[in-house]
Amino acid sequence: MRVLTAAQMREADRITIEELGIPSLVLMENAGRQVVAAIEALFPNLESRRVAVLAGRGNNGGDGFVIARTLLERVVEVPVFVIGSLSEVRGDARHNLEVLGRLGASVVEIADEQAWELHFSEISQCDLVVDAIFGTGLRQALDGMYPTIVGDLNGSGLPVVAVDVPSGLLADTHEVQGEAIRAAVTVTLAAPKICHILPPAQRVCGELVVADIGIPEAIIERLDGPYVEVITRGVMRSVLEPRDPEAHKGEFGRVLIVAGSMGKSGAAHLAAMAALRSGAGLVTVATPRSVQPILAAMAPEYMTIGLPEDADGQVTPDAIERVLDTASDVIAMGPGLGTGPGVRAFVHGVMERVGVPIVLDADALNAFAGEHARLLAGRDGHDVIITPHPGEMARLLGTTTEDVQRDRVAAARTFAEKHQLHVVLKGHRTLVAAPEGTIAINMTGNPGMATGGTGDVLTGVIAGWFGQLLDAEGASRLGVYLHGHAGDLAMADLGEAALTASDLLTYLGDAVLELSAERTSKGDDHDE
Ligand SMILES: NC(=O)C1=CN([C@@H]2O[C@H](COP(=O)(O)OP(=O)(O)OC[C@H]3O[C@@H](n4cnc5c(N)ncnc54)[C@H](O)[C@@H]3O)[C@@H](O)[C@H]2O)[C@@H](O)CC1
Ligand SMILES: [K+]
Repeated sequence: MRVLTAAQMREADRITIEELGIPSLVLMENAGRQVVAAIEALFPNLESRRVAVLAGRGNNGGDGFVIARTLLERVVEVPVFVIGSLSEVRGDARHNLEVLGRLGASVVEIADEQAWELHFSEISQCDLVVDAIFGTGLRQALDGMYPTIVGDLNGSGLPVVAVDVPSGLLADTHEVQGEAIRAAVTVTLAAPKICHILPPAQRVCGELVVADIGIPEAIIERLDGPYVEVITRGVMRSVLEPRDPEAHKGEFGRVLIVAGSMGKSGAAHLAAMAALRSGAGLVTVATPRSVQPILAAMAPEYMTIGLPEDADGQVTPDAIERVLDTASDVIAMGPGLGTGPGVRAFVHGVMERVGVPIVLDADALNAFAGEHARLLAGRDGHDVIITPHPGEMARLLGTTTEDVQRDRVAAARTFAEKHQLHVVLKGHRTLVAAPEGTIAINMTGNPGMATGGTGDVLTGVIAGWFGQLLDAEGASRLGVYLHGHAGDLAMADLGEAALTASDLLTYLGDAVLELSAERTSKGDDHDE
């Protein structure tokens, strides 16, 4: 499901209106009626309720006037307030304001703070408030009387249904600058925007409903510019289905895991088992010689290779040849490798000559921190996927974790485009950035997964699918989706605190079965 910017939304509106010929009034009518449909679904026995509609002076307000008219048809008391001066209402909004007038509806103008204070008590007697003050047209943080209005509404305890965007949020950013409506429900039009998907803004949107107002999906899919999309179950099902049964699954399933060091054998084990549980045909773990017998004892399913090591039990550059000579379709390198100087030289050496697609994680990424980052580049035919957590991303970018977290989309997209590789930026709502700048946002997973080893599992899951699909973007998105989904299934049984990385291995199968199952009941809201 595409996530649009305000500009892309306006462009989709424009194409629909000017090229396709659906009048903007029809879009506004659809918008208003879809919001009412959502209200009726979420707030029963509407007929006995009083619903206050607060309308701004732009088209968001226009939606509000349509909503008021539609609610009036359901014999609901609907006091309408224009927030701003009536004279400034223009165009489609003006048209719908005049229609309301002809129906005899009372519209009260609230042009300043005094008027607000005067009418707020009447509004607070209502059961529900429709926020149609600002939508995607908001250009900067609220000022003037608006912060007071938003603050009073947020403090009133009244449920608010936000039209398109909770007023005060800027559609294109996940940040909350100044006061913003805390909505019980946000009914956004045609497609979600960044503010609905990424925290902290996402947290004030309440339940998100994406309303179809008549803008064809094809128009949205065709908008230019690197796009952002939500990883949905529907899209993941298509990735999972064998496009051509003979062409993959098993033929390319040889995964080489280069991981582990003295005291960190578990990371290698978790990555290897995750690859096996993701359908990899053959998994080999290449690990320092003194760690090899320990790993060999941990599981019969994968093979092991002992690598030249230093006194600390970490790989050295002498191990490069051994890794490059081992047949594999995909390599996953990094979990538990350690951070000694020999490790960095080893990682650089492998990267310079590797001939197969590679997933880099953890210590393999730390080897490229700062000035070494320029060595990290994808080459045609040898896709590179990196799976940094915010701290590792910061080291690769030569910046701070706070900077990365302040604008995760920019951090992931910048590095992916500059180094022509795939970035899986982990964290709440993990992002998957492709070299051409597209961003996919994952909605599965939970805080219980912030526990040791879950990153090693993700590396193995991505490598396991990568070896079968040989499509870096598909494997990254599917891996992140299934990893989080397994975590959600595990949490449902075990709770957040008890959840361990090994539990993810146990639930990966269920996650795949659930994904490939035909859904009978309505799925989660990111279903399609
Ligand atoms: N264009 C279309 O065909 C459709 C638009 N729709 C609605 O139109 C909305 C966008 O409408 P508009 O672009 O008119 O803008 P809004 O209605 O979101 O904002 C109203 C006006 O507030 C002013 N404004 C911006 N920032 C401000 C600030 N910080 N303080 C005070 N005033 C500020 C701007 O002049 C803006 O025009 C969407 O969110 C959606 O609700 C829907 O009806 C669907 C169809
Ligand atoms: K709004």
